[in-house]
Amino acid sequence: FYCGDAKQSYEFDWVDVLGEGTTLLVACGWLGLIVSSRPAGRVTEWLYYGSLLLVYSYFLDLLDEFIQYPEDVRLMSWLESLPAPVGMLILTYGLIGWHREQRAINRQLRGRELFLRNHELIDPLTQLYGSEYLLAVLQREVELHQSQRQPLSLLVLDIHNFADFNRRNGIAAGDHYLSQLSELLLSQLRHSDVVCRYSGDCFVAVLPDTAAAAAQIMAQHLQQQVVQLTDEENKPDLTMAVMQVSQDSASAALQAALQMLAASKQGTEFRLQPV
Ligand SMILES: Nc1nc2c(ncn2[C@@H]2O[C@H](COP(=O)(O)OP(=O)(O)OP(=O)(O)O)[C@@H](O)[C@H]2O)c(=O)[nH]1
Repeated sequence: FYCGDAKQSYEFDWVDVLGEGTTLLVACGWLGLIVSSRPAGRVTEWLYYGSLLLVYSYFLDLLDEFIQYPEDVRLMSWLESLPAPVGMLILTYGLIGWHREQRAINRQLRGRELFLRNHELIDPLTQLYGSEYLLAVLQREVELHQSQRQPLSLLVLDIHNFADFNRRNGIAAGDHYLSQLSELLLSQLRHSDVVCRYSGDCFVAVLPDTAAAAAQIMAQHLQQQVVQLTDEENKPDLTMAVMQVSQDSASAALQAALQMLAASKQGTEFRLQPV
């Protein structure tokens, strides 16, 4: 602004303004995505400073569409052209770091996945994984959630007086209800969620990238679906509890969620109305 003079509007090249303005906006978008999605660390810093230099360079590029600089001010053309290649180099270095980071995470996930697949952990009635798998998956998610700073929630669901339901309607009806409920959970939750049958009439869903408020909405949605599940006169009541994980181990998180469920049953904590 100090070195140059404002151009007259007839001197504006609107095609250049559009092209350079779009480039600037996209570079700002990259910067925003990096800041909002990456955990703090060296790789993030390389990505951040690389993009920042690009934003700076594209901003100056756009500015000279509106301001005329004197031909003899070399500094302006350096300031305009140098940061872009330097930013690209820094960004590339950051991307290589990101690539290495992702490969290390993938290797770790593949190893765990193999371990999990090698164990026969599926419950034959509901076709859901059981408590052993739940703990292994939850531990993996807790570690990921800590390293990537993404929210992680648990949804716990328990059938009230299921023993009574079995007594009134028979074990076969109880089995049928359990498998219907499992199907409903599988169909209503997202692909990234993992639903497990924790014990006889207690189910736990691990909800990655989900904060407590979103998990609560999912629970309420499930609650509405569950109502239509059985034609039996005496439908079983369900209690659900949701919790955003802040613990650093799977067993501590699960224990806290089960305590919350117990409190929900007694009506002393957050409770979704039983169906
Ligand atoms: N039909 C059927 N019933 C099961 C199965 N697994 C567990 N149950 C029954 O689920 C009931 C669980 O009993 P509890 O843990 O006391 O639970 P509850 O009767 O729902 O009592 P609260 O949870 O305290 O309300 C028992 O009666 C078990 O027989 C199953 O695979 N099929």
